[in-house]
Amino acid sequence: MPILLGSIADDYTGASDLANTLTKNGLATVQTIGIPDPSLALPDVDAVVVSLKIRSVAADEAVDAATKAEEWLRGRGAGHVLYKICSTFDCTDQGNIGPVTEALCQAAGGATVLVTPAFPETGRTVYLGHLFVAGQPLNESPLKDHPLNPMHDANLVRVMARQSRGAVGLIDLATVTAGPSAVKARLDALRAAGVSAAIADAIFERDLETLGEVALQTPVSTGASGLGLGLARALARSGRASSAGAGTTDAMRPVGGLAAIVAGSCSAATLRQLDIAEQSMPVLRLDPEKLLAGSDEIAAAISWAGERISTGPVVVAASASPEVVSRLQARHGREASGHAIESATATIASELVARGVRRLVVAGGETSGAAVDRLAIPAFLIGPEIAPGVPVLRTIGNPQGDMLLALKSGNFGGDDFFTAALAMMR
Ligand SMILES: Nc1ncnc2c1ncn2[C@@H]1O[C@H](COP(=O)(O)OP(=O)(O)OP(=O)(O)O)[C@@H](O)[C@H]1O
Ligand SMILES: O=C(O)[C@@H](O)C(=O)CO
Repeated sequence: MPILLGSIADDYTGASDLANTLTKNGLATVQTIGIPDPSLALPDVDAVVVSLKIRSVAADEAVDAATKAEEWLRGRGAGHVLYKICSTFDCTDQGNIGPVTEALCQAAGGATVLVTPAFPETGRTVYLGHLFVAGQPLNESPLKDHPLNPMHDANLVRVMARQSRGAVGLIDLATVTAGPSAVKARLDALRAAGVSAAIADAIFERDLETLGEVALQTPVSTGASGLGLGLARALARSGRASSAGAGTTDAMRPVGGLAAIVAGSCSAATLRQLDIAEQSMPVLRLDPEKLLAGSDEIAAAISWAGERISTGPVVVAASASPEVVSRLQARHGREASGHAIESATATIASELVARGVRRLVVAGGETSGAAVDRLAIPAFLIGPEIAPGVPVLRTIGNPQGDMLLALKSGNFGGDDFFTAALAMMR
């Protein structure tokens, strides 16, 4: 069956967030890790989300991977491809939102690309091109302290222009409120003026429904789960979607086995969730300096977890406050420390799976990417939602056998997320 909607996600947690939104809004969806091997049996679905790990790599590498994924999705019938970015517009002045958006648009024959990270359900809104995170301008939100891509400008037209070759325009709220025809007319006018991408305002889900309907008439869009909601609802309204939420029942079958949580996210939400988890389960706080010094800290963590895990879930966390992260980065460099810690947490996750863990929660996009890659999991069915943006995932074709995972975006989930997740993963 040809797919209706294709998506390329720039990280794995973002991919599961989008897959959750598409499922909830009527599209049977599967999440793949990269372009799947032709031998992998995937269920018949309306939408495929190809997860890539390209948010923080060099722009040319990101463009190359995304272009190949676009080609694969078009080959499976996708009429529209959504480039799934973070709802907090995580990027640097070098990319990768601008370069990838322009490359995907070019591959699809042009047209001005509609871009919006709005995701009202998690407090991300865009007004006059400015992104607000839970009511705070992006540059005043906790994203100003992100370990890999600190965000210092809330004006997305400016942020996107700094990393794009073409001009970047705005579709303001007044136009969005006027409905799909007004948005389409504005997009056409921007195209005639040679503008390659347009940041669209959106405050409420109804704005995203308008934007989704218009985006569907174009080959490519760029956005977060909010735009996914708009696209999914437009497809469902058109009567073309097969069946709402297919896969969820299968995804809920219990897997048993041991349970663990591995955290590498340093977001304010994850730090709060770790403090709360400490009240009900053993939590090991890794020493980042020791992690960078060699493998002893990893071995000690595995042995600590091994002694406790048969009696209940354990948490292993590299996560630290912005001050601790800054000190480490000042000594070892931002990328080097990030990568070394991702590699360490991936090793810990895979060693825990080797010791019988079958229910695994990972906090942080880059951290999840490294762990899922290390486990060589090829794809996921989408299960029930734990918190907005975070579903239970069930592995497809996993060399370790069936597992349930939750890949938590750094800023998502309530304070009790970890216990809530494990309660739903049986
Ligand atoms: N103590 C620490 N000091 C410095 N860097 C750290 C530390 N702990 C984790 N890191 C690194 O910080 C980065 C966190 O990024 P990650 O994407 O995993 O989380 P996040 O940004 O909160 O999540 P998301 O991308 O889903 O919003 C990773 O590269 C991780 O290795
Ligand atoms: O859009 C979001 O905020 C998340 O899905 C994400 O991409 C965080 O990594």
